[in-house]
Amino acid sequence: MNAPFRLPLTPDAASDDVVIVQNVSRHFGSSRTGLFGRRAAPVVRAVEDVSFRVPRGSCFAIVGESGSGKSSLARLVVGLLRPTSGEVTIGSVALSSLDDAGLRGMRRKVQLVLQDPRASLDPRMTVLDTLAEALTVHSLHRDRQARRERIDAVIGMVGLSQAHLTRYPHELSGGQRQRVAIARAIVCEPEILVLDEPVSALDVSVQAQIINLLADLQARLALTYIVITHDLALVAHMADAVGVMYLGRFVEQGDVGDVCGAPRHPYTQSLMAIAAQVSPLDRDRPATVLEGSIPSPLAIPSGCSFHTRCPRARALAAAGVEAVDTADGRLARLCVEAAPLPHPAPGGRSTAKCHFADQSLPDQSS
Ligand SMILES: Nc1ncnc2c1ncn2[C@@H]1O[C@H](COP(=O)(O)OP(=O)(O)OP(=O)(O)O)[C@@H](O)[C@H]1O
Repeated sequence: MNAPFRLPLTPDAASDDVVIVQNVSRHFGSSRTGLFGRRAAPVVRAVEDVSFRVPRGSCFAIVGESGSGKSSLARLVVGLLRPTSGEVTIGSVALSSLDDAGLRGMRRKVQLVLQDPRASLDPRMTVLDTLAEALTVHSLHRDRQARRERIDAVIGMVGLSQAHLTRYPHELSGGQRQRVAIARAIVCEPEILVLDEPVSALDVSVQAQIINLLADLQARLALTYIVITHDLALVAHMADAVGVMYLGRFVEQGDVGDVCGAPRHPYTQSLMAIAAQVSPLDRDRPATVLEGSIPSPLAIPSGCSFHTRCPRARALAAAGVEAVDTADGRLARLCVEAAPLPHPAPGGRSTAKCHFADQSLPDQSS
């Protein structure tokens, strides 16, 4: 019998980054030519040229609206999806170097927790069976007593009691089910948790409890987190760094204090304005600045993909800037030009892809 897979989770000597995502793209559908020379299917560019690094023990958040590609990126990080191009490295292991068995072994160290535990837990399995199955899949604690001891320890860590072990998912509250999903992830002693909308399916009153539990577990077990969310308030609360995703790309990324405190990209600024409006204390704020819905990834606008909804682009157009031919002819074209987003240096300032980030808008009063 083969020895269980061991992931050399030793980061390279130069850095303490345990997750490195380099220029990763993931396209769905096919650009192959089918019968009669027709394109077989349109290509969905779900993730496009995304790069980020997550230092050990920190929390990196990926934020964006529905359809921006967050879940696809989460699945790429845990190896459930293979990139169309680019590379994901966990510790010192490039996922492209692993076969399917290798990826399964790696997933012991990198666990995915999904948004809706009702969907992710098997309704026919008790909590005990669910946790025991996770250990069986990864060939851990084969001895019956050791297995039970591990399960008892973990169920306590997530704030449940032994009495919960004999229950089925439908006999638990939403918050308790999410605690079980978290227990199933940590029972295998992972080093990295990828949390895909970990609280968005829960009542507001329960959300804070789960967020506190996650913070407690992160400190206690020295875990590294990647949190996928559409909620900037959650980002500000949990994350050390953040990537803001729009139509498959990061439009801004950096330290969470920089990005949330002084967002530079108009999309991030719009998300922040919406987050502030959600607060009942801020009802008097001006109406939302983000209009319309996210375009289809089958028809991504050219240039800056956000320009069709961008309040800055609208303000510039209203001020007639589109018609202005500046000395170098650049101003009029900025919104429809794409430029690569540089990765922020460790501890560096936020980077944003908008050319107007630091530019004041033209004075419309004159
Ligand atoms: N297997 C697939 N085949 C084809 N298209 C897909 C597939 N998975 C995702 N997509 C498309 O990729 C785009 C990004 O989807 P994804 O689920 O990653 O976004 P998201 O930001 O997580 O959205 P949500 O919050 O609604 O889950 C969407 O347009 C989606 O329809």
